[in-house]
Amino acid sequence: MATDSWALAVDEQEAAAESLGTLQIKEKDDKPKTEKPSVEANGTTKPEDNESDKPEDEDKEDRAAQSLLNKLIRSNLVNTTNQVEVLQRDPNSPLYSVKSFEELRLKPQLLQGVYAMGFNRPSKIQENALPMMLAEPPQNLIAQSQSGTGKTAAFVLAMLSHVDPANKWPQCLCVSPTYELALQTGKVIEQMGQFYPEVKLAYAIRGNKLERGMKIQEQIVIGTPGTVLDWCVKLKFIDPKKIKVFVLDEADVMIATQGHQDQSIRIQRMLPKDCQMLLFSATFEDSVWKFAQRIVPDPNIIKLKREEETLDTIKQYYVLCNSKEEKFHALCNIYGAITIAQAMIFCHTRKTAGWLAGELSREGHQVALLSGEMMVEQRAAVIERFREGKEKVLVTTNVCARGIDVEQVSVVINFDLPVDKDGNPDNETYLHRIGRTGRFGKRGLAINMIDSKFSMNILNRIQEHFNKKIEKLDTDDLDEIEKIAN
Ligand SMILES: Nc1ncnc2c1ncn2[C@@H]1O[C@H](COP(=O)(O)OP(=O)(O)OP(=O)(O)O)[C@@H](O)[C@H]1O
Repeated sequence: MATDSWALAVDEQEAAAESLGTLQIKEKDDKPKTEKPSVEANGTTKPEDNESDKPEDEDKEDRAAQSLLNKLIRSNLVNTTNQVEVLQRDPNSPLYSVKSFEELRLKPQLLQGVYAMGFNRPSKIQENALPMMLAEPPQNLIAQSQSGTGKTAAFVLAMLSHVDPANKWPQCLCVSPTYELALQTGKVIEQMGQFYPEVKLAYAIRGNKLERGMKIQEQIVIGTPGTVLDWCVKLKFIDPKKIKVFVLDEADVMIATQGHQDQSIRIQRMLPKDCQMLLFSATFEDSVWKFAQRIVPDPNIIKLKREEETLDTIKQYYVLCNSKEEKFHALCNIYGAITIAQAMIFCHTRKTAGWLAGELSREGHQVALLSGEMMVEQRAAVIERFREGKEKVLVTTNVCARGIDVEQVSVVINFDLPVDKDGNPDNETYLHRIGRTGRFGKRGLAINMIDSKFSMNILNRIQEHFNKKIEKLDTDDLDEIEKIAN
């Protein structure tokens, strides 16, 4: 086996690397700082600069981009079989939960909006969150559940229910971490409020310039913390004392930026004491919890655990090679021996991913390439095409390891094993790439390519961590490969 120390080199590059994901989100608004590589219709990209051999783990850190990607590719509600945990501020008050939207006694225009969106009944988190948010007197809420479980729809419905359209001033304020995420939430407000045209929405986002001295008449304002703060303090477009509902969305993404955290707290401090405070987050680390408590006094708390992924139904193998060319050769042998409907192949760097996608195309495969230099919208389009089966192989770096459930993918190949920036096995990413939730409990096949002592060591540590044996596979023996497909 080769004993090259690519991992070390990769670590050094990573230490020096700027967060590519963050750069992308900014590029759209702040004018591109670099030329974009050309992306063809099928998402195949030719890497054109030496950025491409940097590891792409840092993209994983870009939670705003990941969150936006999730929203763009989501086709419907994520169902979970887990139970909602509810912690009431006043344990003596009865705990209401609803099984239908009718029970909520919504304004007819809003019920019409809900049904027009195709919602038949409340999602799990909505069953508990909606009665709390719509209660009189208003109750504060901290809610945590994974992306796609219906949080946005819930607080949008609460905001629309609480405004008085006769009053021509902002009454609900919603802050989102980025421009794009604010726009996405705005779209939901517009859709759900489509039969309630008296209620108007304003966007407090960069580039939305209003004349000094004017007052906003729209009842709902959605924006990013910096601009919302400016509109309240410097420009006085909004009178914060008249706000009845304050929503802080994507708290976990928000706190990734220190400035946002401070701005959010400053906004919150200006609101009246009886303003309803609502905070939503997909995850709930300690830091999110601390922040949430500063934003939401006397909260009710609702938590919904995410569905656990497991390796139980997955057959795992490893293949020994000496170089990336040998890994590619092994891959061709696997493709020659078994029928693979759709596969995802993970590489550590863009450069390897670009190279591999090119080689596979030359072999006649229909390949899509997904990597960090693409705009989030481009990534979403590539994933959509792959889901529709237009391409059979998706070569990717870590950027899409999370958030995409492509049920028909039966084979996952780790062309490079996932390692964190310290060169340790990234077990969590391994599980996300390969694991399946109970719902998609179909059998799957995972093949790990090993090309150095370093990667063999990583593999051993992954085996130990999950306490699951990863079998050796000889890809020069076609009979042996055929057996793994059965
Ligand atoms: N009660 C419902 N019935 C059917 N579909 C729903 C319901 N509530 C929400 N949805 C849909 O499910 C998807 C996810 O909902 P939503 O965006 O509100 O989730 P979320 O938890 O806020 O996720 P994220 O934070 O990523 O936006 C959306 O497409 C939304 O339109």
